[in-house]
Amino acid sequence: MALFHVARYAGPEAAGAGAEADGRARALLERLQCRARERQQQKQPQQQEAARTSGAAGRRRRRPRRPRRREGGGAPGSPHAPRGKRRKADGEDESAGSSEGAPGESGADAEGAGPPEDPGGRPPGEAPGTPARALLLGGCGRSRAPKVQPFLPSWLAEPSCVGKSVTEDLVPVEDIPEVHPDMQKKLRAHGISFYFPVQAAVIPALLESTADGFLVARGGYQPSDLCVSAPTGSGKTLAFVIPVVQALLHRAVCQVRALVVLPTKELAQQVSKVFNIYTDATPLRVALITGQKSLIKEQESLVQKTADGFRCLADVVVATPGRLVDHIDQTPGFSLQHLRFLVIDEADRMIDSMHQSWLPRVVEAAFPSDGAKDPFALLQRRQPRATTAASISCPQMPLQKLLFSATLTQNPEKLQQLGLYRPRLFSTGLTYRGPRDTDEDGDSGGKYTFPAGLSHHYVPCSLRTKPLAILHLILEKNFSRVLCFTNSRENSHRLFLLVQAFGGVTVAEFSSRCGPGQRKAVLKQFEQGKIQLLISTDATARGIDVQGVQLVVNYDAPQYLRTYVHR
Ligand SMILES: Nc1ncnc2c1ncn2[C@@H]1O[C@H](COP(=O)(O)OP(=O)(O)OP(=O)(O)O)[C@@H](O)[C@H]1O
Repeated sequence: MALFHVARYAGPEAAGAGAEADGRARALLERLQCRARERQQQKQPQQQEAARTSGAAGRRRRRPRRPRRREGGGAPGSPHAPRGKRRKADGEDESAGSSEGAPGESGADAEGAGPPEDPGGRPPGEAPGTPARALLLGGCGRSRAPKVQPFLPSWLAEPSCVGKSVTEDLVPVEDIPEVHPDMQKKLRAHGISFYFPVQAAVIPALLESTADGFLVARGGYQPSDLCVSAPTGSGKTLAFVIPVVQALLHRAVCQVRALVVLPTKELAQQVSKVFNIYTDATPLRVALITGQKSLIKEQESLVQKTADGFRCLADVVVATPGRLVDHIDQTPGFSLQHLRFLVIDEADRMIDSMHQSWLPRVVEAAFPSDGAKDPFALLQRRQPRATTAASISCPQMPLQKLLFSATLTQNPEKLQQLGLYRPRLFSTGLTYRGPRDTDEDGDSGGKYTFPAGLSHHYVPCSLRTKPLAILHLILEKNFSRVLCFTNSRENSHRLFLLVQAFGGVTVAEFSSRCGPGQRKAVLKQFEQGKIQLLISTDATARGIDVQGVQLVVNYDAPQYLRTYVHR
């Protein structure tokens, strides 16, 4: 029988409880030592003979042999055991553990030749009750665990690939007949005659799921949720604005049918602007709820109190997560029970903010609990489940989730939090290539793509000359619109003061030091070309679309590859 000693929780109780086992172990030890001494005596004459005949090698052998095990009280394989010997010691223990019939065979030499031991046969420093030769169980080994290769679900591993270039493979607007002629006209009126590749792939896919109207999905089936991973500037916003507006164009009653959630006020404002352009001259209304206005003002844009209850005033709501939850909690009559599209833009960052529990709140508000259901309602609302004949017998109003990001995580655990239904991924990036360039999510390089035409340069310089390098780029190289990123608002402010003191450059800072109004004004001036150098924290790194930026400077290197891509 093998002796086991689990190296965990070895406390006084263990010693007390193992009194009986201790007795047996001691008897065994004594037997072992006895045999070891006999063997030692047998070997001694042979060793003396060998020592006489060999030279330097013999000298080494004559040195007192170091105890092979438990120096300084460390058990073999334990962190206290000598480093180079640990693996060997483990191996010895394993063999001892498995050779029940000959306990003394493998370890007797060492026992006999070791330093003086106490009368109980224990090596010095070893706790009473610890069996002498025991197989150690529990995380003592230092061997590196083999790296587990990620196994991605097929929808993540095999995305529909789309081009990332905004100059090649463009599709003429008229080539996608699913888009309503009025929408096409509007697109042209805004200078868009060609769809970018991402739009050409995503718009028809989304419109297909609303081909039978937005209230009931095709054939009564729940439509797939869509995920889009494409570089910044690839036209993701229009990829969801056009199909959502077109799907809702002929709605009869105003209800919140589309909800777009974004991580920052600036992004939300930008997206609501695009919705306003494409809902202009339609009955559809767009509300922006980001906390820039007072809660009451925002409530007035969402619902109106009438004699028999409340009237909804918005078809499309563009929101930041915190403020959205405020309205779910505090705005009477604000209902998401008719929600058809939930758009999660900058999805990876929104997933990071899941701890705010905004998504469960939205889902809860969108799917009334069983008690609140009206059994006579024409359309039912139920969270998607397995599709059966019974499940599609009653028409369901689906809630379709649409995720957009420049750096969509490939971490299935994170994506699972979104509760996606049969998701479909459109991606401009490569599929998983191997464990390189791991970032904070465990995401790997190779899947992020940069906008076509972007070139990267590296300027080696000391910390002291960094500000001069920036000034050189503007004053000597004549870059007129430069976006410069730092890693903290303090760094932004310091650089801002320095450049301002130097003079000759119109400079502004953009960080949480500035209020929302100031930030808005600064962005506007930068867009208009009134500011040459905008020094910013990562507040502008995501999705802020400023035309005509000539140069993006990573003044402080970003911590993660993902941040670099967004900048
Ligand atoms: N088909 C098109 N033709 C011409 N310009 C377009 C087209 N689609 C979008 N644009 C313009 O390209 C710019 C970038 O588009 P958009 O903001 O939608 O990119 P994005 O992929 O959402 O980027 P981000 O991830 O930074 O939000 C915008 O100014 C938009 O007006």
